[in-house]
Amino acid sequence: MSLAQLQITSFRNIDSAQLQLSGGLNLIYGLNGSGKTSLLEAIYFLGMGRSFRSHLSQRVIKSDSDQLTLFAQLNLDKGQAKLGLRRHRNGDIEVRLDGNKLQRLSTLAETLPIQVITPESFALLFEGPKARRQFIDWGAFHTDPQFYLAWSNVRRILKQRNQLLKRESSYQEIEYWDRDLIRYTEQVTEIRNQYVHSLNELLTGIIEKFLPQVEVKVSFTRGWDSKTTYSEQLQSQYARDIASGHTGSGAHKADLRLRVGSMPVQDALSRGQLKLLVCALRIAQGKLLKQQINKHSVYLVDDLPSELDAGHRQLLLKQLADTGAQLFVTAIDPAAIVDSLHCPPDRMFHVEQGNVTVIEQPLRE
Ligand SMILES: Nc1ncnc2c1ncn2[C@@H]1O[C@H](COP(=O)(O)OP(=O)(O)OP(=O)(O)O)[C@@H](O)[C@H]1O
Repeated sequence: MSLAQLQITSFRNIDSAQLQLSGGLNLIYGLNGSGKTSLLEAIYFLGMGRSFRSHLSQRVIKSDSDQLTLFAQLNLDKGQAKLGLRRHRNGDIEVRLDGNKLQRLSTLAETLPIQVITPESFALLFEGPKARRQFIDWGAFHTDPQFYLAWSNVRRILKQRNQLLKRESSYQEIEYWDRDLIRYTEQVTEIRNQYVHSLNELLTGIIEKFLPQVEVKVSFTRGWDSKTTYSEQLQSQYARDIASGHTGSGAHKADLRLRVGSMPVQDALSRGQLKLLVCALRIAQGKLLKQQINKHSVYLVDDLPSELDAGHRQLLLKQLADTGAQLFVTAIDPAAIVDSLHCPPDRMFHVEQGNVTVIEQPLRE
């Protein structure tokens, strides 16, 4: 899967841009505030229907415009496709794949699997479990067609259950909902567990390359006591759930634990090392997707040089290139990337005040 052509209209500071893209490495460079991240964000928005840096989608619409439009010509495994998205300031969103209106944004995500690596990405390891659950669920969603429905059901039933808890309903009333909750929770947990297991096999090899002196252990915690069935857990925590007004354990509390020895990675590794670890996680996901369903991800890598020395930059670029995926990499100084490559980038774009131009002659002798 790759984008062959991209058209951007009224997105952040980009008024209008039309780009012919390479299926390999696309290097995007320009000064601070020129619009490099906005370009990556536009690709992400097209693939996910939302931004990776703001949860307020209207913020990405160019300030003097009422709507944004994104369009891409895609190279899919089964042939070419046209993907278009229009988002109005009033919240309306319209997405078309080959002219057909898409009813669900999940279909969009399915079409365009995207991995994002930004200077903030290592927050994945610092923030609460939500980001790490989303990380697992990215893979579970793309590799198992049952996952989306099962997880949607868990969330729907939890909402209903929590309302009953707030009304201090009897255990008998709640138990009625618990039957389905247990069934879907077990399904979600099994898929997640399987996914983390498969990911771990690939991840070990990649981490060894990035952090050869460090042994990182990655494990999945399902969200309730490891020695108890979910049914027993729900029964035993009923009084606590009533007191708090919400369900205290379950698939919504699952997490990915990353440790060096007995220490959480965030206490054991430097910022640069944490960044490399997050890159290893993302690269492993992309590789696994290719292995499991023969689909390439698109990698959006913002400000790659920051906090990485030349050797690690080179290693990261090589690992990214080895995935065979389409890459979009931004940098302020293109030489920082070009010097780390064995051959010139496949395509280079210069961004200046929202104007994107292709550089015909890559900066290499
Ligand atoms: N909705 C909007 N309408 C118009 N301009 C916007 C909007 N949102 C952000 N901008 C502007 O777009 C510009 C581009 O920002 P962007 O983050 O893409 O730059 P960048 O090249 O990635 O910079 P840096 O190297 O500093 O990360 C900024 O100057 C910002 O003020």
